[in-house]
Amino acid sequence: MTLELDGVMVTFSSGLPPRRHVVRALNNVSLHVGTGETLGLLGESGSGKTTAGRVALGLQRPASGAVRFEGRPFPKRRRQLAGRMQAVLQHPHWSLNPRMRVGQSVAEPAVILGGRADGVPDMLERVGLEAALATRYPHELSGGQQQRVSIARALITQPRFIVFDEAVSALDVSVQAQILNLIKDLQAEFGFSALFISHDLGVVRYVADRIAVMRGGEVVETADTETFYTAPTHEYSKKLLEAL
Ligand SMILES: Nc1ncnc2c1ncn2[C@@H]1O[C@H](COP(=O)(O)OP(=O)(O)OP(=O)(O)O)[C@@H](O)[C@H]1O
Repeated sequence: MTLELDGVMVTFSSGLPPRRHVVRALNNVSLHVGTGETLGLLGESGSGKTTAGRVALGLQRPASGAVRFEGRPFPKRRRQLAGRMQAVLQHPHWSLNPRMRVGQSVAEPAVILGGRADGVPDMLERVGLEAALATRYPHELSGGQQQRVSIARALITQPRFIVFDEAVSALDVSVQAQILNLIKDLQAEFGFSALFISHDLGVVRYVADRIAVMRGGEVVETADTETFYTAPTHEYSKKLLEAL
């Protein structure tokens, strides 16, 4: 088992006095991601998907509940996990420094960990880019190419777990399909486990082995992908699928 959330609660206080109120972003959320598996996390905007992803990465501490990575609670210093977990976000410019050449951006996570940059040309080719692009800047690349660079940057430390948070949502449909295929190929090659967050039912169906559906901070249904799309049990899941 790569990652487990067990009865996780997260609350935020929001707004200014006197309208200050507590938002329960996650309410008793339990999820698991098996080794080499992709769990698709579905739900509408505000349902708590990103918060669940941040908890899974150790970036958000739950108010209560347990989180285990490879069977153990997070170490006190999250740095000890550095490189073993990575994230690919919706907009490549959230992770790529516009003033850094592509090669440097890909190398950076490995270099920070005391590693070397010599794997960069190979990694660029594995994500379907010419190694010569290493000397370019992000703005010289298309959106799809930029997202390939973000994926190379995530993979350079050979993580065991990757959170993809709306990683193809900003791309054209034809480019989406290419990036989804790339993610599947890379997963077969590198064997990482993945949490694939998306509001898009079609996209999740394509990459996920299992599905979890969130609504209002709770997981309302988990099922194998095939079962979910052919015979969902929860009323809310049925409504989502009808809308599709
Ligand atoms: N840092 C924060 N401070 C206050 N409220 C927050 C914070 N982060 C999230 N929330 C609230 O928690 C709830 C869940 O948000 P979250 O971003 O996890 O949902 P989501 O499903 O990822 O939605 P989206 O797809 O729009 O990002 C929302 O009501 C949101 O407003």
